[in-house]
Amino acid sequence: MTASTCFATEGLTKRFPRVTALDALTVSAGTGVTGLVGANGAGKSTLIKILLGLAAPTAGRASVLGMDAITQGPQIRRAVGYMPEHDCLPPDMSATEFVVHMARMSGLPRTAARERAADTLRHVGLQEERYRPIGGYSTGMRQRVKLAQALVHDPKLIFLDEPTNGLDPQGRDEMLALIRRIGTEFGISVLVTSHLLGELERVCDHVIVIDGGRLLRSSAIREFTRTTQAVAIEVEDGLESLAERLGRMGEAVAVQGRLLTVQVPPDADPARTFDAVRDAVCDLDLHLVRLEQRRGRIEDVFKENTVKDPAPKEPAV
Ligand SMILES: Nc1ncnc2c1ncn2[C@@H]1O[C@H](COP(=O)(O)OP(=O)(O)OP(=O)(O)O)[C@@H](O)[C@H]1O
Repeated sequence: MTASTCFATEGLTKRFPRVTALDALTVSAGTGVTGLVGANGAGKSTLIKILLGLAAPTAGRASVLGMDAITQGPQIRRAVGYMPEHDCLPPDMSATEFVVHMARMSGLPRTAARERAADTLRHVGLQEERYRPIGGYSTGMRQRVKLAQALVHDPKLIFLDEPTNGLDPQGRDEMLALIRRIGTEFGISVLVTSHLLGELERVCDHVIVIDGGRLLRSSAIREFTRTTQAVAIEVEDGLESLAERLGRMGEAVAVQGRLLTVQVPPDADPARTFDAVRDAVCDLDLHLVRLEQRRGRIEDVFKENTVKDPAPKEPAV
């Protein structure tokens, strides 16, 4: 582990009676904004709870900012902010009262707590409504209050569990922009989870993908897009014969409706793939409608994995 490591796990396992939520997970993340991506039930919230010292692992180790998650939970929670996934706000309190209370709970004196709460609520974009009871807030406003209470004690690192949940597209964009600002302008490292894969590539420096409690991939965002480059092709007729020809030439092809995609191998020059496609289209005398380079998206990691999975078994009758 280096000085810039925000958290690290080694063989981290969490078994519940009926399910293994984390399965020998070994992963680490540095400073900046890290995305933790996985479908519902992948183990994201369980990982966060273990990192905060709120749940004990069945096996393995975890550390946060150099502190041991099993024995130093209280110290970790002092240095780390946590925005939980589910609604946990008192409906009868105003945002100001609640965030001041959370600041006081973290040890700030009364005046400092008031000032910090006012600053934090302004940063997350809550204006006059902060004096009204939370019970009347929209989902977007409630998410902002949850974010403010995670930030109010001036943490070095924050864990945001599904912060865009329940938001409309505009609310989601605003929340993502806010997360990016927290990571850049405020200099606070962020671990943010989402099951909506596409949205994280806009704000993260690094992405960790887990599935069924296991690590699928962990890499810098530029690595994700670089290694999943593809060339998309549309022809008037003859898509199948083009796919077959390119396949025989050793290209990794996939047909999606009227579109044919050819994966550019990692570290290869896309120009070589373009040439191969051009030659095949000429040889087959096809009419080319579209030929374009596509940068891969995080979703592709899941698609790749799905392809490798065996077909589901027929249920027993
Ligand atoms: N306290 C618990 N008791 C039993 N099973 C649990 C408990 N907490 C989580 N699980 C199970 O562990 C698995 C991982 O859950 P977890 O909440 O970590 O997933 P997640 O990736 O955060 O998904 P979601 O966003 O849907 O919560 C799921 O199958 C879940 O049902």
